[in-house]
Amino acid sequence: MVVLRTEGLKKYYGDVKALDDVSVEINEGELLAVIGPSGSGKTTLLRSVAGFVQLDGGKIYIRGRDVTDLPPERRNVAMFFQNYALWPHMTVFENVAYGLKVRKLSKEKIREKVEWVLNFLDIGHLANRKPSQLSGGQQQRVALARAIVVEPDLLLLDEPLSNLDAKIRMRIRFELRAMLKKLNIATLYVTHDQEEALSIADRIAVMSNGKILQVGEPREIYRRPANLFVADFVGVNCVVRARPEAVRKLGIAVFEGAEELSLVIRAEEAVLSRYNASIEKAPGDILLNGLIVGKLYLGAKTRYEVKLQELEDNIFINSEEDFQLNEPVQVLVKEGSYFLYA
Ligand SMILES: Nc1ncnc2c1ncn2[C@@H]1O[C@H](COP(=O)(O)OP(=O)(O)OP(=O)(O)O)[C@@H](O)[C@H]1O
Repeated sequence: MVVLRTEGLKKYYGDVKALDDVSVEINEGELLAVIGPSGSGKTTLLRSVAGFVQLDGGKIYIRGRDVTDLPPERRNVAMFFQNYALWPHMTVFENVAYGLKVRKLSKEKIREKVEWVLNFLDIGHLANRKPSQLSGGQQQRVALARAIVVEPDLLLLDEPLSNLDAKIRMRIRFELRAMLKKLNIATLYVTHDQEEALSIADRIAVMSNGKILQVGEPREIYRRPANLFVADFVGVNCVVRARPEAVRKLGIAVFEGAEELSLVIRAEEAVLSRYNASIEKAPGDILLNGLIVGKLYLGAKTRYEVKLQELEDNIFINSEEDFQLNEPVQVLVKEGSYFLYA
């Protein structure tokens, strides 16, 4: 069952096309992450679905119902913001109950629903605390409880983990995914963090300049990027300009007619070794020769800048091994870890 379908959404701010013909679908229980650089239109898409944006074109359907012209409160979607905006003077219970009170449910019904959702999210014991007495992760759960207690058709999350520190962010990523899966709720998840999207989403939509450039499962987005932008945006990469003759010499087939090509190398997967090391190169792999021209100590690894013999730009690769400046090296890039675009 398709929960959300947008058809050709358009939103212009003067010359800026914040949404340029955006069509996406989210199925029952599915988590779709929208990623893209700052200003690509992610928040505008989310706010449009919520009903806060006056569109210049397109349609929005929720469970088959055309909601394009309906106000936010009649769409049955719940939104969960960057800063959870819990009411500081209310207890956890009151924060979560608020949306049900507005809907004029009976006292008993409200108690029943709030207790269920708090227990479901393992925060029943915090019901009488104020937000200031909670950790960041607990506050996040309360905000999530508040969003889902009204049983929305669709959950909209805008950078929900952005104000947590890196360590707990990683742990909460897993928890959040587990909770959303348990709830089996269709979710639109906006983040600028591609690694977060890869780890949390069922499918990812990559946006740039108001357009969706590719939609696919995380593995597909990472392994079969549809174009140069997606290849470069996802993962840790080096983009190297190269003339077709140079690329042919590496053993890669090149389409006719191209003058200059861009080779995207997944730097996180490339392997650096000494120039005389014997390397097993499978068909489809590329082996580059280079010289270490820069070195940055990062603790467990060192980041090396390598000037390549075969290609025009330098590349940056991390390695656990110790190489010296001006040392000749080889770089092995496995098939599937590089992409070529005209
Ligand atoms: N109210 C507005 N008035 C004018 N321009 C706007 C408005 N809201 C958004 N824009 C523009 O629309 C484009 C898309 O903005 P949007 O906030 O959707 O991007 P984003 O991908 O969510 O970015 P970020 O990751 O920085 O939040 C940007 O160029 C932005 O400057």
